[in-house]
Amino acid sequence: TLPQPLDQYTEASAEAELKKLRAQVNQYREAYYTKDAPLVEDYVYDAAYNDLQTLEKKFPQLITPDSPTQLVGDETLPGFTKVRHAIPMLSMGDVFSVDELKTFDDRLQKAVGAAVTYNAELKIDGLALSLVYQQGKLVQASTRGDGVIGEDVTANIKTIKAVPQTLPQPLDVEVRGECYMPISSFGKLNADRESRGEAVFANPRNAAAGSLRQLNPRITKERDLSVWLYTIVKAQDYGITTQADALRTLGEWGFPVNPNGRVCRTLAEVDQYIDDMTPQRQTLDYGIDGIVLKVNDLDLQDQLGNTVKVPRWEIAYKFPPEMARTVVHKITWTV
Ligand SMILES: CC(C)(C)c1nc(N2CCN(c3ncccn3)CC2)c2cc(C(N)=O)c(N)nc2n1
Repeated sequence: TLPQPLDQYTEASAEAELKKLRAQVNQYREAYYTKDAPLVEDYVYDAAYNDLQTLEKKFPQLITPDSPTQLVGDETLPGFTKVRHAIPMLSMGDVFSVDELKTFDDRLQKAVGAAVTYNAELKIDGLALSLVYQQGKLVQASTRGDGVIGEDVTANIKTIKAVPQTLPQPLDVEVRGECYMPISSFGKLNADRESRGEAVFANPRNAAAGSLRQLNPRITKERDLSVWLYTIVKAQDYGITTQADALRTLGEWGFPVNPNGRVCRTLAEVDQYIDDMTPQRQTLDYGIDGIVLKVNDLDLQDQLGNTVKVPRWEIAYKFPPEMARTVVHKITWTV
């Protein structure tokens, strides 16, 4: 948030503030996109970016071409082959309270004219991945990128033991999931980097991104990455009718599937799921930053369709940022 109310800015003081904000946001972007080691948590970046946009909107004459608000889309790193996703990898709407989930559920119930059954899943704090198999062989792995264009990380993904190179049947199928680094491996990696005087990763998500988006697969191989799969693209073509079926089938095909999925027939059951899963953050060996609610019936998902970027049939509930843990990490590493 801006240091003073918007209407107190003069052109001069706005100019000075914009200069500071442009430099700050560009510095965050540089670290995020090139070194895969963001300097700050996403919500700090988002706040600075929003301040910049707010001030530029009030003083458009002060917008400069080097302002990060003038860039379009997410750059993908040079050096990686680009991959266009046949079906875009959508992003997710977020809510931050159970009340907002209630609103989402009410709206869906009205649209459907009946109660909606959900499949609730943990929201793994990793990076989204697409795996394409032809005749049961892994032929391409790519990152989500901006949802349409991602990076080809096939060579790197082939170094991950958890990813099946061959399926039990000669299927042509695309599956999607999340690549993550176990928290225990993240701790070891950072301790190792620190002992070699290298920069440490801020959190397991950045460590996974930095390890996967390595041009040298031998480096990826040394990092303990893993995956959880949660989507079969065009699942109905394989006789699958619900999200719960899709997760079961992914398991039968040999993919790691997170064991905490739960079908919830009512919002009360979703509430219970959130209560059951929230304490798990302290014990699970992988980062979770919320839960994902999906309409379980796949035909109903298709009927509800998607808005331009976000499906109408799913929503992510984000846990409040766990400042305590982050602070503990910082103290640990600094000491
Ligand atoms: C198939 C849909 C679209 C419903 C979907 N999309 C997901 N994501 C989209 C947004 N993503 C994203 N990533 C970066 C920038 C913007 N959006 C990251 C993945 C899901 C992520 C998880 C998870 N993390 O555990 C999950 N259990 N289910 C998901 N399901």
